[in-house]
Amino acid sequence: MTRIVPPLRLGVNIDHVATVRNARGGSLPDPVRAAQLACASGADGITAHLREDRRHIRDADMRRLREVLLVPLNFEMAATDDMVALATELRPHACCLVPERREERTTEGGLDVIGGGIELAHKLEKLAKAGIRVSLFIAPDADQIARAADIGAAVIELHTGAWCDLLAERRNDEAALEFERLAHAAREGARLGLEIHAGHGLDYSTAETIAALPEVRELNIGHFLIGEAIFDGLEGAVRHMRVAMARGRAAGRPVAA
Ligand SMILES: CC(=O)[C@@H](O)[C@H](O)COP(=O)(O)O
Ligand SMILES: NCC(=O)COP(=O)(O)O
Repeated sequence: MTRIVPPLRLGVNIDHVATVRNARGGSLPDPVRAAQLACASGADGITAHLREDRRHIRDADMRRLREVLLVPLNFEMAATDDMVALATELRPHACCLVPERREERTTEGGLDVIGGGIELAHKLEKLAKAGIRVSLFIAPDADQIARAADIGAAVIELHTGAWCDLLAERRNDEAALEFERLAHAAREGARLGLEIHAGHGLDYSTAETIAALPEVRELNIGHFLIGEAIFDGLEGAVRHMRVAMARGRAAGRPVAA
């Protein structure tokens, strides 16, 4: 039987280029220029999160990204009527529905797909009918994964934040258990026909580790990469991340072709 190591895509999230830009209220550094450089350096796609409070990425950024990018744009957003309307107008390659609370510093927890009920299913259907690939940003929870498949999501993006935080706090036993949850969730989601992505809080080391899971087909990475770009340049940081991902992929188990 032929066994292959499936490709693993890198989506670079450019939110925090916009964070630096907004710090002075001007137009520099330009998130769109960063997106183009990230792509020229090895990113397979660009992720941008238009938050309701526009703390970083703004509507004009998303419109320019949609206009100029030659790689897939993954439009991250809350599942609100306004965001669905904007997304169906812009028609990005993909939308990732994420939970949002205004007072949060960053995304906390995964989308409550079960609690979203029929309203969430209708919003997902609207986006899909506009030709947008819909991803749901969820915790590695079997019931949430099953519901995501039930309502027709094409993709789930597994929230790696809890795992990364546990590692950072050197709570290694708990981190190992959380990684097993992620690995099981990836297998279960793939079994249900979902494409599996992962993201939040990933760095070179954790990206290498999760790259070994063959069911995971895309990593979305932002904050760490933009931070590293301060020291190594964006091109260097993206290339370093690609090497880490390739090393992890090679260490993983191949799958039947
Ligand atoms: C959903 C997720 O984990 C990130 O893609 C998201 O963009 C985090 O929000 P901030 O970028 O505002 O930290
Ligand atoms: N969905 C995760 C993402 O786009 C980037 O998250 P982070 O690397 O900025 O934590």
